[in-house]
Amino acid sequence: MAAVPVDHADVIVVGLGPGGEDAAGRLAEAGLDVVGVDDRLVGGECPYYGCIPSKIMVRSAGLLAEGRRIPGHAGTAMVHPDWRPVARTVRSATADWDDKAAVDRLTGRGARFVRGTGRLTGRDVVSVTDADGEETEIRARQAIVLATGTRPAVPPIPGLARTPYWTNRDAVAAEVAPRSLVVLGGGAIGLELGQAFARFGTAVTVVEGAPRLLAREEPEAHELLLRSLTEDGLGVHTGTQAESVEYGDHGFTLRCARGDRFTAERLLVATGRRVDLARLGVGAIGLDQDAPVLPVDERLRVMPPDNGRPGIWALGDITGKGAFTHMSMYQAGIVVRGILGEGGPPAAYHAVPRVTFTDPEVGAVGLTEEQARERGVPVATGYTDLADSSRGYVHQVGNAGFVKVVADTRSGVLVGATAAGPYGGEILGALSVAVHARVPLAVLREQIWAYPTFHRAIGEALADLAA
Ligand SMILES: Cc1cc2nc3c(=O)[nH]c(=O)nc-3n(C[C@H](O)[C@H](O)[C@H](O)COP(=O)(O)OP(=O)(O)OC[C@H]3O[C@@H](n4cnc5c(N)ncnc54)[C@H](O)[C@@H]3O)c2cc1C
Ligand SMILES: NC(=O)c1ccc[n+]([C@@H]2O[C@H](COP(=O)([O-])OP(=O)(O)OC[C@H]3O[C@@H](n4cnc5c(N)ncnc54)[C@H](O)[C@@H]3O)[C@@H](O)[C@H]2O)c1
Repeated sequence: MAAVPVDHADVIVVGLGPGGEDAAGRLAEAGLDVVGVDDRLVGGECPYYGCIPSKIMVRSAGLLAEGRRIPGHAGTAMVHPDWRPVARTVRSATADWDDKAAVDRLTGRGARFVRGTGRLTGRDVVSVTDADGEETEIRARQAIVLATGTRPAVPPIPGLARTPYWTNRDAVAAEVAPRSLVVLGGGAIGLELGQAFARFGTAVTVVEGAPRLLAREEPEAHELLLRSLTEDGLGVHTGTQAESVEYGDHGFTLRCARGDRFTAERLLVATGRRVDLARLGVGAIGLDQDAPVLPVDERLRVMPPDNGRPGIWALGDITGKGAFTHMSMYQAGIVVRGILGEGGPPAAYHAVPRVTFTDPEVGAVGLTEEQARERGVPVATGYTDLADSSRGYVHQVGNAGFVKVVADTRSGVLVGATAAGPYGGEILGALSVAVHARVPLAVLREQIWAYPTFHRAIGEALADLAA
């Protein structure tokens, strides 16, 4: 048997999603010999199957929705949806799911790239298997960074595995909008993609097992989205458990508890994500390969450097601190500083922002009211409807939304906030600063909020807090 070729590097980065690619590039620019390993596309889920294609779809769908809002406000408009330009833009943005430009970007920063599946086989060794089954062993002198992200989690619903169901990876590559679509899961993926397809004429039904849409966000966000999505023509069923799936000549049939039955041409499974630690071989370093996330310390270390043995770091979705591109990039910065021995502050997660790009957008930061109460925070909340603001009044159609702030009355700062509505994700910026920098409520209340903006509603929510 031929010996397995052995390579060496200062740093091995396994998984080149947004954070892994950034970490590899920055470490290479700092002069280290870095090998980046990815079995699919350099750039990861976000540019090819996630953020970028989905937001292209959301933007196009938003144009249609605005066009449909013209009657009664600005004249007449005939809106004829056409999916072809959407598919074209997605294909162009992903370069037809080709990562040549990304590989060039990475190697241009000085890193080496190996395409293949990386698996830890020891404390300082990554074994890489390429598409032909050829194996190479890479030994790390200084560090290993694990950044292998997540893949769609598919629930064990009887019949489902045998069907040609879609995940986000199929949905963003759609060449035509299906006639009908059942979306399993009312989280960010299901709602963004479901609403986008509905605006292109697809009959969309959302089936969510939990009692609320966006179950981890404020209940007011669920109420708002339920109204808005229903107005858009989506059927929304919360608290509904799927019991079986069938597929045949007439498409998919989803049978649920209580006798509900939904049929559609396509079925999108958007029920969360899972890590694959067994495939990454974490058992070889004594870790639980069935764990839901890879445990890290506040400097993103899985194992610190020890007695000349390299340290192992992790970043991104795999760490379970928030499955967002901005989280992966934030953590990459801490990992790079750690490997370069530059110190700096440890990771802090008290002000994690997230935006669901539905219409209305739901932007949130920090804790919800319920999460704050569960942690024993003495809570006060302030709330205001955007429709009641001057900007809401002039905006008229499509003005639904709210700002909700969650304050810690003991320390006198905001610990969480939600900005939902038109540009909810942009309004969130000011609230993110307030929660991140723990700006005293007394200072926030002195702030002048420009008139008539949507973000001026933050002042109203703060006033309600005091009431
Ligand atoms: C439809 C959708 C929309 C989204 N929209 C947004 C959004 O608007 N904003 C936002 O912030 N986030 C969004 N996200 C989430 C975002 O895409 C992820 O949080 C982000 O991509 C995670 O980055 P990561 O660095 O953890 O790794 P990933 O992007 O998951 O990349 C991991 C890489 O590792 C590779 N890999 C895995 N295992 C191995 C292995 N053993 N060996 C070698 N390579 C391996 C994979 O092929 C992949 O290229 C969205 C996700 C989806 C699915
Ligand atoms: N705009 C953004 O930032 C954005 C957009 C899309 C995705 N993401 C990231 O990707 C992650 C994954 O998105 P997602 O929407 O798949 O996951 P999610 O966890 O946000 O939502 C999944 C939903 O599916 C439901 N569910 C699970 N099993 C079910 C079942 N058997 N039947 C019915 N419902 C079921 C859950 O209750 C949950 O509400 C998100 O949590 C987020 O971190 C971010």
